[in-house]
Amino acid sequence: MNAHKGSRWIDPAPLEVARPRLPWWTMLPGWVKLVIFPVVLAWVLVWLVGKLARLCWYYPILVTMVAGAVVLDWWAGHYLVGSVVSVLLGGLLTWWWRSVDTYQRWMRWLRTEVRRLWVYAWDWRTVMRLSNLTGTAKGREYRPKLKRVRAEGWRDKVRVRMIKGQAPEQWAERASGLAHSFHAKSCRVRVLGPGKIELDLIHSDPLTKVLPLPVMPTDASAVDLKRITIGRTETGKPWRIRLLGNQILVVGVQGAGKGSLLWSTVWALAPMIKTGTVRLYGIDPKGGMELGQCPMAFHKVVYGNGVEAVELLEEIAEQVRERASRYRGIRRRWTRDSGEPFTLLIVDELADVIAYQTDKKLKERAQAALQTITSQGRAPGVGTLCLVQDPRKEIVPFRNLFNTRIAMRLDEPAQVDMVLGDGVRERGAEAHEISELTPGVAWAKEDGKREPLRGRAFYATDENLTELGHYLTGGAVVPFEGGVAA
Ligand SMILES: Nc1ncnc2c1ncn2[C@@H]1O[C@H](COP(=O)(O)OP(=O)(O)OP(=O)(O)O)[C@@H](O)[C@H]1O
Repeated sequence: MNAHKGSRWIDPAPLEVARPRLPWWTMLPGWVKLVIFPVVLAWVLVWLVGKLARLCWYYPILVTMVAGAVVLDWWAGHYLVGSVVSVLLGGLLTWWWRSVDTYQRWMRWLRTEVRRLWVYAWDWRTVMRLSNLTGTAKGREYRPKLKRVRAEGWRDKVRVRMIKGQAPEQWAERASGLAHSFHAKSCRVRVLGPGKIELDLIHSDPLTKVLPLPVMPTDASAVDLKRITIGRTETGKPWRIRLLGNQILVVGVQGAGKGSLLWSTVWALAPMIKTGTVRLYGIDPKGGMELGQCPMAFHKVVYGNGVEAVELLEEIAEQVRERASRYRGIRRRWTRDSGEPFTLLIVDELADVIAYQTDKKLKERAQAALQTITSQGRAPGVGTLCLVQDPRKEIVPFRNLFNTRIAMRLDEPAQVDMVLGDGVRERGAEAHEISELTPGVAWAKEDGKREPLRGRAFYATDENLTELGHYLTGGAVVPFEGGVAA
């Protein structure tokens, strides 16, 4: 501006330096700082104690080991600590090498802590950000909190507190990405309560081994129709289904193992069948290929989908109506002391009876009868176990009348949704991913229960069915009225 004429110099541009921005509290007068200092110090101490308590809560074994090593180091020097650690590691390695099972059982807690630290806590922030599971509000980042982890060998159960405004469905959508990020084969999302979910990060399938049938029960009074054991769940517990007041639909492609589920049920009921407390009715449109293996278990069985099959369905539907009218005002539902047997209808290939039947009239009669049984059979003590390969609406138009639906191996995800209902597959019930090498494995969903269950039915061999036949005919309490070929 005031450059002299002819001068070689020009005015420099005004120096633009960003003014350093100091934290607001530095501007406070000295006496205020002095007053709040102890408060801040106390707060920092409480925070540190909180962090330490959290550390001890999630890693009690690791914290004890590190503390022990530090004390030992201070007391006896580095060499002794080094030797103790080496001996411990060597011992653990040998134990693992000699007996993986006992090692895994006993070292579960240590494994849990190590996995929580190295696999989950280590990468948690990055994975949450990259999976878009964090949120920002008023410039602050909100992140889901990693809570308790439990390593069970085949899966890690990881509890999470979601951020506000988040839904479990958002996690279910990202399940595959989470599985890859945490080096797992698959990931399922389970809701524990408001804002709390649990991720199941699966590493291997615990249901690969064939499960032989247990020793046949012989005490009829010990059989509980509300809890019939038909196999094992993936957590190692008995897989139980409810027959009393329930209608069950089992869907699976050819070779999915529907037969093993059927015979596991009959096996568990054997003592009640023998004493006549349970009466089985069967329809096997495949000419007796399935139910014909042990016909003596059935009070009545029809091999075909013709008029005899329809008449049998109508007979049971009539039984439902007759019992219902008799119970009216006397009893609310069937119990053991009601003086008549619990009726279980088993239909091996349901589609043949209610869909592929070429005679339109027969088809309609079969559908009507089955609808009566499934919709009204609950209270009068009439249950159904229907098996089918194709779950489409055209085949089973009244799927919703079955309270328990079991999806064995299926071809497509859409079929899983048809069987188990919307949203169940997203929660992990991927029946279309069941391996061909594990027949008998299934996902089951009961009405009223949010979480589906994965289990494997016992495998019934020919010898088992022969034994079942001998047992049932041995006392000859239940007369077999024969297979009626349609
Ligand atoms: N629970 C099981 N454990 C081990 N193997 C099984 C089990 N269930 C079935 N299998 C094997 O899988 C094969 C097919 O089983 P199964 O005949 O029961 O299937 P399915 O679903 O009834 O087929 P389809 O619809 O053709 O009758 C059997 O021959 C058997 O060897």
